[in-house]
Amino acid sequence: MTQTPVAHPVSPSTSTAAKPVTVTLTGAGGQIGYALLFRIASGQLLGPDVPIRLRMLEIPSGAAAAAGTALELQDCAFPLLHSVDVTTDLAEAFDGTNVALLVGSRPRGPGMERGDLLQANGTIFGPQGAAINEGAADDVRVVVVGNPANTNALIAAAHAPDVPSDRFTALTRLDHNRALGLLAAHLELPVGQLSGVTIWGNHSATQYPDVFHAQANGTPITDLVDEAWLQNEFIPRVAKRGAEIIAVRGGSSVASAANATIDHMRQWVGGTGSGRDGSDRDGVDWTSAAVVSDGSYGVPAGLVSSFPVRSVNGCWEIVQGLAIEEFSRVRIDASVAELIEERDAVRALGLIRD
Ligand SMILES: NC(=O)C1=CN([C@@H]2O[C@H](COP(=O)(O)OP(=O)(O)OC[C@H]3O[C@@H](n4cnc5c(N)ncnc54)[C@H](O)[C@@H]3O)[C@@H](O)[C@H]2O)C=CC1
Ligand SMILES: O=C([O-])CC(=O)C(=O)O
Repeated sequence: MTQTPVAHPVSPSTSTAAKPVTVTLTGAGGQIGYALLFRIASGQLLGPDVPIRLRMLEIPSGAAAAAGTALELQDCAFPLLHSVDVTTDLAEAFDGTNVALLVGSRPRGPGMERGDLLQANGTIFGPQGAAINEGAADDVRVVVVGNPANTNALIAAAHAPDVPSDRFTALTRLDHNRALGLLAAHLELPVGQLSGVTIWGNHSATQYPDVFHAQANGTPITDLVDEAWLQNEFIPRVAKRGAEIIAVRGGSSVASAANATIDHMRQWVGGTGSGRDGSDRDGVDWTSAAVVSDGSYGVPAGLVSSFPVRSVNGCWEIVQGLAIEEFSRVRIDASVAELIEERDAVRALGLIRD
């Protein structure tokens, strides 16, 4: 792999003396990368007092786009942006990384399922996991966005034996936000009045958006919607929203994916009380993230599956004790069965060992 370091010391003296946090973004020359970078550099990821050292990893064909974006970042004169490096070298990209956003990979097109990307994208995440294992900071936190995100996170974690597995996650926050948005529109209520929604399982069409513990201003959602709407409209629409966006927009979700990535990492670092709207809605609620299962809710340990989670002291904790009725059980099990199939497929491809 060729190395193309492009260092841009953007702001020689930042507005604060705090130590910079190193954020590595893969796929930095791509669409989601472009939607993420300016938000990261402006402080929306880690807050208004945290200087950022940005590392942008690309493959050679994407390096020029990333380098151009680095010039634009310089032109924004963000006070928090300590430095920007564009590289195609894995070791350089992950050296000292505190926050790793693994976006770089091929998106699906019309007619494809995310699982169709397993072979094409799976090979990316083993070497990246190994580079994180080798060089990242002790407090590294990783979110995989590139699809199929759950199984790519499994592959990355499997190549990082010295990094605690709970530092590897995959993004299902976009599905969570979609569920909130669609529910709010159906109930004609502001999103801020909803709580207790969960995405279970895989970031795929088998995912299960669960509203059986959800409330609108304290009223159970199940009192406000009928089962036919849930079964025939809400659940499939959330689960297939990615395909809907591809069909309508002509390409996969970009800004909403970047937004969800920011939500996921900001709350992982800062706690689920740090709601986007400044309220503590998320502190009395939970969100969804795909984390390495500890066996909770019958999901086999080791799979990277979406759960209801809260971030407490910088760690995702799976919300325990929720009653799971038969309607939910069969749907969770179906999505988990797909995760098992994907795990077995990447084992067969030699991307992880038994
Ligand atoms: N988990 C989620 O909720 C979502 C996931 N996605 C996924 O995010 C991924 C990226 O999507 P876009 O930014 O729209 O795609 P894009 O094609 O615009 O950008 C991808 C970038 O990744 C780069 N890349 C490819 N292999 C790489 C590697 N080994 N190392 C570093 N960079 C590499 C490419 O050169 C390209 O610049 C896709 O897999 C897509 O399916 C998209 C939306 C939501
Ligand atoms: O659907 C896709 O391929 C992109 C994606 O993951 C999403 O929008 O949820």
